[in-house]
Amino acid sequence: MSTFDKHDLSGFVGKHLVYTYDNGWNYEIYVKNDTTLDYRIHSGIVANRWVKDQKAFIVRVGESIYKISWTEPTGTDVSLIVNLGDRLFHGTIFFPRWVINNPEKTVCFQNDHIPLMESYRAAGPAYPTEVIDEFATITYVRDCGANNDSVIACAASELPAGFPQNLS
Ligand SMILES: C=Cc1ccc(O)c(OC)c1
Repeated sequence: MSTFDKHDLSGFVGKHLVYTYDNGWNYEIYVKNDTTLDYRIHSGIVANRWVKDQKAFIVRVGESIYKISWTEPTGTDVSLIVNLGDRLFHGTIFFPRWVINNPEKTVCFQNDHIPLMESYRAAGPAYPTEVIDEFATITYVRDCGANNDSVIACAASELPAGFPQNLS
C-alpha cells in the first residue's frame, strides 16, 4: 500500500534536468508532459544529438521517484530512473549494434531525419545490442512548466558558454 498517488506526475512534468553519468556522459532532459520528453546530449558517443517530442512511458514509482521508458526511431531503447529526492539517476540504454559501429549517423536534430533513422534501424545490424547501465548524478534541476518549446531548442554545441548556470 503506497502513501503517494502513482498516477500523479505533477511533481515531474515540467522538470528540466542536467545529469552526468558515471562514465562521464553528460545529458539533458526536459519532461514536456505526461507522455513526452525533449533531450539533448552534451558528451559521449553521440554528443550533439538532440530530439524533441519523443513519446515515452512515464510513471511514478516513489514519493519523488519516476521512471521513463521509450524506443527511438533508431531502434535504441532507453529506460531511466529519476530519483529527485536524492538527486540520483540511473539509466539503461540498449543500443543496436549499428549505433555502436557508427554513432555519428545519429548525431543530428533527429526530428528533421526520422525516415532516415528508421531506414538505418531497418538496415541494422541490430545485434548484439550494447547495454549501457549507469548511475548518474543530477547536477541541475529547474521547473519550466509543461509544453515549453524554449527549453530544448538547439544542439548542445550551439549553447552559450557557461550553460546551465547562465539560464534565466
Ligand atoms: C539514447 C538516448 C538517451 C540515453 C540516455 C539518456 O539519459 C537519455 O536522456 C534523455 C537519452
